Amino acid sequence: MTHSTVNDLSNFPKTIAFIGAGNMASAIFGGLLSNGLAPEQIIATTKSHESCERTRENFGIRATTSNHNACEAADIVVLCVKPQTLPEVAKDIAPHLSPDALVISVAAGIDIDSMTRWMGESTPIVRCMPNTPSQIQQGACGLFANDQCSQQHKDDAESILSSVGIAVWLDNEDDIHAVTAVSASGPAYIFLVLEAMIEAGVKQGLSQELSKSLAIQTVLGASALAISSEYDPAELRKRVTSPGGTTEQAINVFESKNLRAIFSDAMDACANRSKELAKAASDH
Ligand SMILES: NC(=O)C1=CN([C@@H]2O[C@H](COP(=O)(O)OP(=O)(O)OC[C@H]3O[C@@H](n4cnc5c(N)ncnc54)[C@H](O)[C@@H]3O)[C@@H](O)[C@H]2O)C=CC1
Ligand SMILES: O=C(O)[C@@H]1CCC=N1
Repeated sequence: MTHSTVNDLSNFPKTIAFIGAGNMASAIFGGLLSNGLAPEQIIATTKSHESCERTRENFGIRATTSNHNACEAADIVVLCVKPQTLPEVAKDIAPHLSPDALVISVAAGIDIDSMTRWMGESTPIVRCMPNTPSQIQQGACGLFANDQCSQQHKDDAESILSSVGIAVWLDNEDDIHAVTAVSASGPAYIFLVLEAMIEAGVKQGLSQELSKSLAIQTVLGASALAISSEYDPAELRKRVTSPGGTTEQAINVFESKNLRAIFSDAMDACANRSKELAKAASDH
């Protein structure tokens, strides 16, 4: 397993088309722009002229409703539509990909076998699983390349994804299901924890505003400490938890209500859904 982070894209010499300009696409191209990629090197496709206009206004990038034109102009095509829409979109764009174009897919569940069936056996494809903190260069992404990818294709995919966070190459494509459960869907779990902490703080008597800023800063601070510390999270937790003190009481409640089992069940359900999406795609 290797992972890397690269920051400066001001000399990245390729044009990138994003097919679909929703939450995940805009998180990635927002991050790329912040890292110096020129707006004219990004083309996003949307379904309506209104959303094209909005995308141009919000990001300054090129936008079109034509997936064909975007693919024809691009060295790299990033597929950012919903998994259920991907079969149709992939088959439709296949004849319009530039020779040697790299296709990167962010779609949950959809495996490389299905994508090569839709776009052709010789298509270089990197399947990846990013997350929305990419928007502020704090993403975490797993990557897997098919055998048609050259070293240059892999380097390009890594340049893009590592410019918006950490990018980790996976040895097995199937590990993407677990990556989805940990880091792609993970931000939603933390937002749920934040919602719960804020609500509980308000119940204790704090204003919504104060509870919110304390809770958010606490998650940020705990993450930053965990990432910079020589100690693992269990040890850091112990260092907050004084014997006979206050934290211990809270941790006892979490453990007795089986928080670990809840996370395990939730993440199993997430990974299982990713596998189901793969199965559904194999029918197309
Ligand atoms: N949102 C997230 O946190 C993550 C999402 N993903 C994957 O990213 C992909 C996109 O998800 P989101 O951005 O959340 O969804 P979204 O619904 O925000 O974006 C999808 C966009 O595709 C557009 N679209 C639909 N059909 C199209 C077509 N034929 N041509 C061009 N555009 C079309 C839609 O109008 C929409 O704007 C999914 O496959 C998902 O599995 C992966 C990791 C994390
Ligand atoms: O919920 C989803 O299906 C997408 C994929 C991972 C995060 N969001």
